Amino acid sequence: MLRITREGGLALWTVDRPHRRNAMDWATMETFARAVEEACADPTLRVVILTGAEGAFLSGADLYELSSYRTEADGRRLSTLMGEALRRMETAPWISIAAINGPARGGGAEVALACDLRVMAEDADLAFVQITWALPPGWGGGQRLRRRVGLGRAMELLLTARRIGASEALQLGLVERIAPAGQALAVARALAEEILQWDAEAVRAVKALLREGEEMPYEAALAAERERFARLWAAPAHWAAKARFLNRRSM
Ligand SMILES: CC[C@H](C(=O)O)C(=O)SCCNC(=O)CCNC(=O)[C@H](O)C(C)(C)COP(=O)(O)OP(=O)(O)OC[C@H]1O[C@@H](n2cnc3c(N)ncnc32)[C@H](O)[C@@H]1OP(=O)(O)O
Repeated sequence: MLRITREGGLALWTVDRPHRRNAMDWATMETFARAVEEACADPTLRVVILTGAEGAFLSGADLYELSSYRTEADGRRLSTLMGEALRRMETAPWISIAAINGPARGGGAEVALACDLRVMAEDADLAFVQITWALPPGWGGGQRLRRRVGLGRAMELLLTARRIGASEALQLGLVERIAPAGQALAVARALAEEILQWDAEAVRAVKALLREGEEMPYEAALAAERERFARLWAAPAHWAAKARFLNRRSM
């Protein structure tokens, strides 16, 4: 069950399976993948906050449901469905914010890493527990972790499955903001408002240049950034902002 609510340019996506600490069953994964695609076709959507119901973030895949899907093809379906949906979210024109309001385990930790930004409650924790199930990460969390914390730390976190508390997550660069217990969603909303105040095209350009730059050689990424700057330099929103400053004394 994925509950979606909309408030202007902001959408709130809540995985609502508290009886399973918000583990994702097939239906929830398919709904999530569809929601990502539909959101990418909605030019009015600017920020998506993703969270879990009732004090847990996401507990990964639903271990009960998946216990009857044992073939390699089932594993490929599981890794492909969510792996591709998370990659689509990374390249989406809207900003994704994970409000980590409780335990994020396994695939749940991978979903958090695939978001553009993360707000973590001080009493929440992350754990990449796949190894405890005799598995590597399946939803892209290994590559995202390595890029974010480096090879050695990624290896340590994946091979120990240890819990990462909020202060360590912030120190490792795994999350961008810490919230008081019970306030992850409120702090994520405040972060969303900080982003929504800016010109939509400029926000999209910042995400695009940072995301595409991850896949480019340095010189090409610098050139792409310069091009995006040049295009928005001529945009009306830029000159309207400048006019407000230049004419502020006469306003
Ligand atoms: C690529 C996906 C990846 C993979 O397939 O490799 C995965 O994500 S596999 C799943 C990885 N997730 C886990 O291993 C997390 C397991 N759960 C826990 O560690 C805890 O439940 C925790 C920390 C999330 C919450 O602990 P708490 O003490 O608050 O609650 P309980 O443990 O009592 O759980 C309550 C209730 O929820 C059920 N539950 C929790 N997680 C899952 C899950 N992933 N799938 C199915 N069900 C889950 C738990 O079994 C309890 O229900 P009950 O009916 O009492 O069994």
